[in-house]
Amino acid sequence: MSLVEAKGLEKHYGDDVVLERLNFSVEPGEFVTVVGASGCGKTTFLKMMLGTESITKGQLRVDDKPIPGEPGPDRGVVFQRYSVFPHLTVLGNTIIAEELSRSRVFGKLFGPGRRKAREAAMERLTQVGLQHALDKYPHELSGGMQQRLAIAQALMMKPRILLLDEPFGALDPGIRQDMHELVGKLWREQKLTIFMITHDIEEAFALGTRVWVFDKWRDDPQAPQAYGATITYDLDVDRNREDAPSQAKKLQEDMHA
Ligand SMILES: Nc1ncnc2c1ncn2[C@@H]1O[C@H](COP(=O)(O)OP(=O)(O)OP(=O)(O)O)[C@@H](O)[C@H]1O
Repeated sequence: MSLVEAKGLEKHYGDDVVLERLNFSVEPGEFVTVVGASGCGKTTFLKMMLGTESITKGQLRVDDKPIPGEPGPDRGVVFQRYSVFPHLTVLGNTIIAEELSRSRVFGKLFGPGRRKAREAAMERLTQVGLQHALDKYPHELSGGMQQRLAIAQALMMKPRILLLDEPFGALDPGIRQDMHELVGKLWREQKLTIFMITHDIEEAFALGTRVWVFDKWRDDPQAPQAYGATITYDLDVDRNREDAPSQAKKLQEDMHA
């Protein structure tokens, strides 16, 4: 059975059709990268996966059940700009991710619960390479370290699905390479299913086992809002890994044609 499935999925904002005719099945362990022009609906799609954006039409199912209309522990998310608490340390920020979701009433864990959360946080921070920065505050971290922290937070609840919205967009190329290695390692070790938006087609092919292009498949110049984007390319990179660079180049040319 597929892990995530969409049938005739659409998103409208009022009369503005942003996404239409989204049909796909994603199996556990796939790494889907999403590219497409600015404003074509990539983040909107990710938010529907997260449960913070409603579905206008069609179906979006996880494990053959409608996706819950709110974020849950099965889906972690990392955005381009890090979203951590500035007044908490690296360790505090990671523990609170667990506290907030496990202790909704008090927002705080006590005794053994807190000890367990601390151990889990240490494990996650070690996995993302932040074990030496536990007492630092976010403003003392580099951009790459901030994204490592955001990834550690997202992984605290052991999600099966990780949603990444241009997580490396603001980082220098050298740091991006380190982050690629980190995400690749976490994906393999934790057997995650990942959906990642990127503006960088080479990054999409380097990381993804499957590359999606979002684009409008029809357009009415008189009514530009009447039609939305859909998946116009669905490329399997896994079986053709050695072809990835040439596939990336070809797609880049097609998209700019
Ligand atoms: N809450 C909202 N209300 C109305 N329109 C919205 C809302 N959120 C997004 N939109 C519109 O939906 C369209 C798609 O936005 P979205 O952010 O999903 O695009 P994107 O492909 O992620 O863009 P980018 O690559 O620039 O981040 C845009 O036209 C945007 O203005």
